[in-house]
Amino acid sequence: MHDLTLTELSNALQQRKFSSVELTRHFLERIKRYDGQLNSVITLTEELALQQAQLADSRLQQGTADALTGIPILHKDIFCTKGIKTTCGSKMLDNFIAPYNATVIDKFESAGAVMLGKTNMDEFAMGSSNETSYYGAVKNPWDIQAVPGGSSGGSAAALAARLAPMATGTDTGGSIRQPAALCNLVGLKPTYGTVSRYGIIAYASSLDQAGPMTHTAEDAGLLLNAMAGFDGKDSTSLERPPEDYTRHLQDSLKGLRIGLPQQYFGDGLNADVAQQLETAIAVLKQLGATVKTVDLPNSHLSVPAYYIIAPAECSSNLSRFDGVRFGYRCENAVDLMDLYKRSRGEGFGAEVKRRIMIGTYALSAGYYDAYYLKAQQIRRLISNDFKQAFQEVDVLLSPTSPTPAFNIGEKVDDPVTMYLSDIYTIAINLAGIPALSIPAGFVQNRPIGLQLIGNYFSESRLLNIAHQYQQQTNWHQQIPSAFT
Ligand SMILES: NC(=O)C[C@H](N)C(=O)O
Repeated sequence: MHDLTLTELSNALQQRKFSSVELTRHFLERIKRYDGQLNSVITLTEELALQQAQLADSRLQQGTADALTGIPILHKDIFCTKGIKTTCGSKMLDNFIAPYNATVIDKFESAGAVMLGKTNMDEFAMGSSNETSYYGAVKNPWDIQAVPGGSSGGSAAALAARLAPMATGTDTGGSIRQPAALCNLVGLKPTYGTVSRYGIIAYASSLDQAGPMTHTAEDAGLLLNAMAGFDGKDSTSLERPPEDYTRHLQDSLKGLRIGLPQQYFGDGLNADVAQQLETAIAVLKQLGATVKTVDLPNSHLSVPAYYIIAPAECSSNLSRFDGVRFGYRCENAVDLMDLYKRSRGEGFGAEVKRRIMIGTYALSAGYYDAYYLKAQQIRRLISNDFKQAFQEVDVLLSPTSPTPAFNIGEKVDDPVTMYLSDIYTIAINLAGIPALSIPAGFVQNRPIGLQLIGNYFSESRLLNIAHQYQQQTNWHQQIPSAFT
């Protein structure tokens, strides 16, 4: 059951080949059997899952089932889940039971999906390796010496090991796409504002966006159908008519104009990754696409601009964790200042503290113009680069990450090197445009990803290209040998 696509699972459920309860038990058992090695799940919601599966089975019997009804899902532990621990990978929220559901959680519930549990992640989504979690590092099922990527590393590892057939992630600077690339998955970051941020613990609000993590582009389209849509409870949610993101999957790629940003293929890109991408580009050419080099002249500024804007926004967002209202509170505080200082000092991990300090500094009087304002101006230049490129080509193609998964511990003492893991993903968040990563082969037995970047609202076109590519390749069907 665990090697089927969502459409295959849905058909099997409709045809009563197995029930949702049986399917749910199968994945719960896999989690129990394998997650000791991976550490991908923080909270298992077994009882709730079986209740939801029973409900789904009655919907299937009554003929009121949707595409995802009865199919199990794992959610990144950044989504608030009513009555269920929601930690965001932090000691600060280790005791936090969310009093309400994120809109995304509600949407999956009404679609009839079955929640298996909540996945491990970098603390407050800050990281590219899932090593900053209070709950310990997540291991990559392709090689347990390797990181799964981050910050949605738990969702990625669980999905790659077939502990669930679908999962959610969030992406502020690459957190869906980079772990998808490192774990051989499809990961899609939609256009900013497509998926409601209501009930998603905020990191950098002008960049955060939730999206699907799956094995195939078709599956990602089905998930996005369930996740997307206007929500009055999120002021940045876009009011647009609903669309079926799978509607263009079968379209031909004849005449598709692909741009290769020259800055994304230069120094710093692992030579074997570059070579593997050449093979992928050849496949797309065979399907009728034409390829040309394009220029994104401000690319080198994206990491520095991001590491001002994201910490600035996080320093503001994370000021709500004060030991007073919810979350971790230090013991025996002598006065209010002591309560604030020690609750925050003891509740946050090192990477979160680093970013709060950078952000607070960048926003402080006298430095605002030099850092934050400047970074916002650069953000506009980066966005203009994409605008210009999309006048020449339909989509851009690049590596998702400069290297395959690195080893656990390899970069923890060097934050700047760690930040460079997202060098090809960050500019997309700064511009607010959509991008996805798809499996594109292996380098030294570790998976690599290919990133497709589109203009605003081009998700269905990106999924079309990814789907056509997946008809010609079988990278996405590989299962790591220890988890077959
Ligand atoms: N949250 C993300 O999208 C990951 C990025 N590496 C960050 O640490 O900010």
